[in-house]
Amino acid sequence: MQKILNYINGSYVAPKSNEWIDNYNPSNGEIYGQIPNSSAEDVEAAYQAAKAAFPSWSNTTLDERSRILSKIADLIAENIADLAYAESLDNGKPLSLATQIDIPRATSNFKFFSQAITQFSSEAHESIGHNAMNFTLRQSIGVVGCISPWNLPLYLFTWKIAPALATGNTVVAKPSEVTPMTAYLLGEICTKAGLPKGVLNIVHGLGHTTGQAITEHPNIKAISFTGGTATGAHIARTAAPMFKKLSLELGGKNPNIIFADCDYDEMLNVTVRSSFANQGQICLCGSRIFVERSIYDKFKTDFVARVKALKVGNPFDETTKIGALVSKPHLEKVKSYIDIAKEEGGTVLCGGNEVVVEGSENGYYLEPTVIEVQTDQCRVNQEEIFGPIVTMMPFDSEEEVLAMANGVRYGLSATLWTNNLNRTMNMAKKLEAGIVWVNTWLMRDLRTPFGGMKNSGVGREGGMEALRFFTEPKNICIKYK
Ligand SMILES: NC(=O)C1=CN([C@@H]2O[C@H](COP(=O)(O)OP(=O)(O)OC[C@H]3O[C@@H](n4cnc5c(N)ncnc54)[C@H](O)[C@@H]3O)[C@@H](O)[C@H]2O)C=CC1
Ligand SMILES: O=C(O)/C=C/C=C(\O)C(=O)O
Repeated sequence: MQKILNYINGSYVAPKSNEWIDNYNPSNGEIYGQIPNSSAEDVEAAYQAAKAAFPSWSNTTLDERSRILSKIADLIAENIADLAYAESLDNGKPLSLATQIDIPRATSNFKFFSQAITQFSSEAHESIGHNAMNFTLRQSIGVVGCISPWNLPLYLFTWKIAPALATGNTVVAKPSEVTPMTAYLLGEICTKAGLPKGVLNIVHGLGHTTGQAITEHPNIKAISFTGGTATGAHIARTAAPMFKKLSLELGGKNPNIIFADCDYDEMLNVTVRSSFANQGQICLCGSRIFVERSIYDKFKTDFVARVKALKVGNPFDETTKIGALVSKPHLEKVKSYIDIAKEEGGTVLCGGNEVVVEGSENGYYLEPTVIEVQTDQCRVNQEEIFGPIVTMMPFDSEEEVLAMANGVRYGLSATLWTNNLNRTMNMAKKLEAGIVWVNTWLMRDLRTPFGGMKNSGVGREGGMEALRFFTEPKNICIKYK
């Protein structure tokens, strides 16, 4: 059984307590490895390594930082087969998805920020008439913490680490304890790429112990977190009185609004994907589908037929479209919403059952499920399920659908399907979401601000927003004669 190790000061090390946590393979429910159950002592060791590495790394030239980050990107790309296999084994996602989306995006994250840092600049303000000149420095913060979730493991881990390193910070990072494997492999890649020891430290362990030790560490000055809204609120309660910088990317309950004048076939293809990609375990999935009444019945028939055709199966089978959910507790949580929906008067149009996959009988498989709801106020329409379940209901007017779309406590993303330009502009401006996709979904340009409103988070990542988050602005005002 493979034991993975913490990556501290450029070396792989066991946790000081020598305590371990079992790691499960979601595709068959078996324990296939163990990970460190790290304590505050391990986090302190990681912090000390990061602190020692900071003076040199923050003074390393942009060209050199850029070169090393670019090399990490290249090595991720060279190791795509191993990394995709590890991601799929750890998470249950189809190998095809890990190969086509997750690992290439990890490469892009490093490549993007290796280039972005060479384009980053700060402002100058001349105080005309006062003989004074202001210029703003954007200085590295110091040691920063990056905490990431299990749904897009390497994709989101690197989305935080790459800008943190590019801006000259040193990092104490914790991947999800549910999917630690690709973060573990990244350590070796960083060493090979020539990242100096201590610049990136990866500590494995549970959220309420290892994660908590990072967020409450008095000298880790900024925390970038992606995960559930309840955890985000807890982290904010810990970090706010310590006046830490916080970037919180949290949950979503995103509307997918379909008007009759859309390009129907394109909409149908993308809606299947936006509903069930990664087993519905992406915070951006369009989990609430609202369809204009004139095409509701046709959409219902076509969509349900398409969803029924999605093959649920072992992640390593290349015909699989829906793999395993990430863990047994998560499967139980997601399934509980099917009962809640029925109790609330919803109709299960397809799916709703666990799937027993031949040869992988104890895996965590669930049929993709479509639930027709009577009201947007029911729990399945209001709470983040984060699994292969979508709701659908008809609407009659722009005003009505806008009220329903905005009528949740989340505000991450929204998708709009229409060819009416005026409607597009008017609705996009009124939708309470950090990201609005029109006639597409999850089209990502890494320069754009990424994040949510309301309970979906605080702050924005991506592009220059991330570089600004990971730096401290300092204004210098010079008076001259
Ligand atoms: N990106 C997203 O929007 C995600 C949303 N979720 C939602 O959250 C629900 C709960 O899933 P979990 O696995 O429990 O996610 P989580 O939000 O608890 O875990 C995300 C990361 O935070 C860490 N963490 C947990 N407690 C912490 C603490 N007190 N201090 C510091 N770090 C901590 C975890 O170890 C993990 O690395 C899911 O059912 C889903 O609805 C989960 C993962 C990603
Ligand atoms: O940056 C992206 O493209 C996607 C981000 C997705 C999440 O943050 C998530 O699902 O948690």
